[in-house]
Amino acid sequence: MHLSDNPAAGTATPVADWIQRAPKAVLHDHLDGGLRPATIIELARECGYTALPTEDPAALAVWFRDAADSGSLERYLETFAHTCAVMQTREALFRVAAECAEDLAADGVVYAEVRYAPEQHLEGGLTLDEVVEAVNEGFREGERRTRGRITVGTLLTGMRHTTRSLEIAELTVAHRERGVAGFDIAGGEIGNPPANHLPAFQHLKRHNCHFTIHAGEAVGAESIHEAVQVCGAERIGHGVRITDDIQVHDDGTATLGHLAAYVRDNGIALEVCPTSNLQTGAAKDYASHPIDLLRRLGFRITLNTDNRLVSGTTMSREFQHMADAFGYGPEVFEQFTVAAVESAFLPLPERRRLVDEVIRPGYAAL
Ligand SMILES: O=c1[nH]cnc2c1ncn2[C@@H]1O[C@H](CO)[C@@H](O)[C@H]1O
Ligand SMILES: [Zn+2]
Repeated sequence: MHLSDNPAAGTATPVADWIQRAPKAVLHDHLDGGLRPATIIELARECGYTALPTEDPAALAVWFRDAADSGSLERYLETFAHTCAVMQTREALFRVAAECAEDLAADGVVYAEVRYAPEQHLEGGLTLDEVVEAVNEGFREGERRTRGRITVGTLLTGMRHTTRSLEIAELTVAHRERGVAGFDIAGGEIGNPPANHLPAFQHLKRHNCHFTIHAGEAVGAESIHEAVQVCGAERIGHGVRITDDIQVHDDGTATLGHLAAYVRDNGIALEVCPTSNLQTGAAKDYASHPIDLLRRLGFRITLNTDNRLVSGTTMSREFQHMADAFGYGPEVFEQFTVAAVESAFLPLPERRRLVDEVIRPGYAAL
């Protein structure tokens, strides 16, 4: 399926005014999957990167979405070679982070956790610490430019096919008071189970640090089981294949297996990213996306972008796709947004303040 052939997808999506205005929180957004196309082109010129498929910003945006629209997570991830290639200096990382905060704020996002893999930004000679500092300074600049309309924390991602996750977990602990909210594991799921990174998770637990794990995207329930029960993930990136452990009956009722029941009953948040799931083959189309079944069964659902450039999306567009597919109105999006803030890797008083002073009044005013 090509999303770009579908007028309801990608950059052409018309977004309702109330959706645009609604306050939003995003927990799953990759820094290196959300660059402005024009910025990639400018940065490529500055650093002498000549492998971009086009130098026209609009065409580049379409290229990313189409190239990622393959039905395979591995092919989806190949497109990140172009974005990471131009994110190798302090200035580039600062700029991309500042623009990320501006773009999210312009979309009505009031709280964001943005993730990236520091180990993928060392080719220009930066150290891991310098990468984290440059990104954090960029986000502080973006918050200033948007006059505090958005608060951004970062998640440091370990790549599941490499062996640096313990180092990245240590980096997370070292920078936790300075802009880093937690840790994540990402990359190709098949053949790279989360338990390969147990030393990283043990380090984080020893230091009472938050983490989430991408699981149940390309691999089924066993990956989610390992992420939750063996590794101790507090949230799950995607997690949509939890449906493997749910039996839906003809009369619409459902029976949950022990894993699905555990995830639901413990309020483990699923960071659901519908458009990305369509591209990687984790779901067939919006109308049959498991988000609605999971919501009705009482799972803690959050709605996310995954990669705004690569998936040709924004938070508003994800809201719109769900409104179109399932008829969701403001009350459902308020529920998703409150769930996201309540699952944020933030101190409880800050979560409460965001819910009571920003999210609830924002929805009440729609
Ligand atoms: O949905 C996803 N599943 C797994 N890995 C992902 C996804 N989106 C992005 N990345 C990977 O995470 C890295 C750090 O941001 C990206 O470079 C990409 O390889
Ligand atoms: Zn992701």
